[in-house]
Amino acid sequence: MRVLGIEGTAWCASAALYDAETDSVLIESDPYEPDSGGIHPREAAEHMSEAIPAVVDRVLTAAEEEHGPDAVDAVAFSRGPGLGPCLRIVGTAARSLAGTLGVPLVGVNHMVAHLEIGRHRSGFDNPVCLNASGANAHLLGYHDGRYRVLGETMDAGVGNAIDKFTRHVGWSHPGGPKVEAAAAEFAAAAGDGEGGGRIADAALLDLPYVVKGMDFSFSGISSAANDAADDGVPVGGICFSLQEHVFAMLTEVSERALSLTGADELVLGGGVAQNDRLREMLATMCEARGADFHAPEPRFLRDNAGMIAVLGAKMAAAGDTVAIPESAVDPNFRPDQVPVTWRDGESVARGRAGGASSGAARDPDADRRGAEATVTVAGSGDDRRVVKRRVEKSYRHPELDRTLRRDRTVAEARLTSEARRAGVPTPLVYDVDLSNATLTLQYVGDRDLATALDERSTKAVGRHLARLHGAGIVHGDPTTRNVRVSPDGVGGGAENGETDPAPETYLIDFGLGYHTGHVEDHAMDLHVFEGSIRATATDPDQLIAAFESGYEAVGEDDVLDRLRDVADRGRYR
Ligand SMILES: C[C@@H](O)[C@H](NC(=O)OP(=O)(O)OC[C@H]1O[C@@H](n2cnc3c(N)ncnc32)[C@H](O)[C@@H]1O)C(=O)O
Ligand SMILES: Nc1ncnc2c1ncn2[C@@H]1O[C@H](COP(=O)(O)OP(=O)(O)OP(=O)(O)O)[C@@H](O)[C@H]1O
Ligand SMILES: [Fe+2]
Repeated sequence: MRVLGIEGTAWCASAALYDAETDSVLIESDPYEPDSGGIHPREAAEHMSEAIPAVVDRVLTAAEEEHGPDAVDAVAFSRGPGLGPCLRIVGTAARSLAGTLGVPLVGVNHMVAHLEIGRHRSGFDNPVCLNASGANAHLLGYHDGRYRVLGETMDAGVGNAIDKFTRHVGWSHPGGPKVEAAAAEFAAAAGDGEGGGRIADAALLDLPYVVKGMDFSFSGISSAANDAADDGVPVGGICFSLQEHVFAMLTEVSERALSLTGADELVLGGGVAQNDRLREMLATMCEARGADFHAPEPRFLRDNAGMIAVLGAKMAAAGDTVAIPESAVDPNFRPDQVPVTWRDGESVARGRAGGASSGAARDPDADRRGAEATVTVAGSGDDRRVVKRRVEKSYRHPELDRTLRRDRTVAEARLTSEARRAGVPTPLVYDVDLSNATLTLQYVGDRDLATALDERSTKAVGRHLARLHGAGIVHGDPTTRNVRVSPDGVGGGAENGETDPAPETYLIDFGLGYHTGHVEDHAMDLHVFEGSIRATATDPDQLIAAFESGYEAVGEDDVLDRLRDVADRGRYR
């Protein structure tokens, strides 16, 4: 099968021919380069209307020269997300070409294409995917017929966050490659100057580092970088620190996603993935965990029609084509809206895909390794305790590493105890060793909630979070792995008139917690918990309903109202 793909969601007018038999991809692209500022939607659309017919013509001519008049078996196009005016031009071109050639039309989700090209090129079975592109940043994992959003930016896409800074200092679009060059030059000048400096020797500015579970935010760091430039801090140093922080955030959430899903493969996609430092950090992180990492070659990372044609061919082979009247574009097309038709019948991750099944048969006292820490169990009976050490992460700058490990150890010790005083079941804190970023905690529960999801436990978590929020604390990372349960217990849950013995349910791992009375922060906690259920449970709705009813019984209604806003906020623009 040969598929002609068309891409034009924002800046890159591109056409490609994918030949499934030889696995070869011909790509012809024509980028839009704004004279000043960022991408102007109207100018971008004007560019598309001129450039799309030209690139399509080049690819079609080459295809027909080689394969004759029946060279193309299907036409695939980017249906969204992207800029509406650009998408409409691409849609019209694709429909008319499919009509002229008399071949089926395939509507491709651009973000899923960024992911699938990595899976295709790596040959990985069931990877977690980090999409690091201009307008987006998210982690996707396949579960049960859909790509689930495991984590995502709460505001700007990663490329846009970087470009915002370069616009501020007057550099032309796109800013990402210029920041990369300036950061590399800054690092090379550090140290003893012989043979170039090392990352560790280059001075790091203190910039906001915001991760919440597997979600993250860039708005604070963009503004802080702009302020630093206004204050006269040399731009090279800002570029270096901007990269070190932003990419460490992406690497950390990727590691958390690997840990939560039990996957051992990571693929990277999107324009920002062309950055060597980002790829280096992800490769280092994966190597340390024994996971495989793959980033496709640059022509498949930045926006391109090759990835559209490759996914288009898989969809067409699965019969997943679209009738012309139903082929409208969708500027807010989310990756989790796409029914994944082309992976039917594949072996799904041999029991690894769902956190719900991973580790069920694990020796409860074996050493564990979370995303951040190693946990060793010591003692026996009521005296059982865990020693939790936040280990060095060699992918990040040593100064950032030290700060994060220390601050989180302090926060965890403090908030675990404060939560307990507020009536939330948590482990007792026996010892804090800041110089080794190590805590000694009471051993609680029999297993992680992730391995034993049930409604009574999620309801108890709802009550616990409501009580925690009532005390002005957010957990920051309330996933099903950070809840411990004793399924046969009789305490903890029998509250509010309920007489049923309910599982004992404890919250652990408060390292990302902090004090706040803001409804938004409280709602974010609920969003993170629900996300971790959706990422791993086959049938999440009942579990989530029970969780919300638990929260409602104890907490404030406005937090649940805000949760709807948080969940509905379309971030794919
Ligand atoms: C919806 C779609 O239109 C959008 N496309 C998009 O954002 O183009 P993409 O090619 O994936 O990414 C462009 C971004 O990638 C950044 N970029 C390119 N090279 C870079 C580098 N070496 N280092 C850092 N960023 C880089 C650019 O600064 C720009 O922000 C998307 O995928 O979000
Ligand atoms: N107090 C405790 N009692 C019993 N088990 C615990 C306790 N603390 C941690 N564990 C076990 O160790 C695992 C990892 O601990 P924790 O979540 O605190 O570390 P982490 O590295 O921050 O993990 P992640 O970032 O993946 O959430 C937990 O999922 C749990 O199984
Ligand atoms: Fe893209």
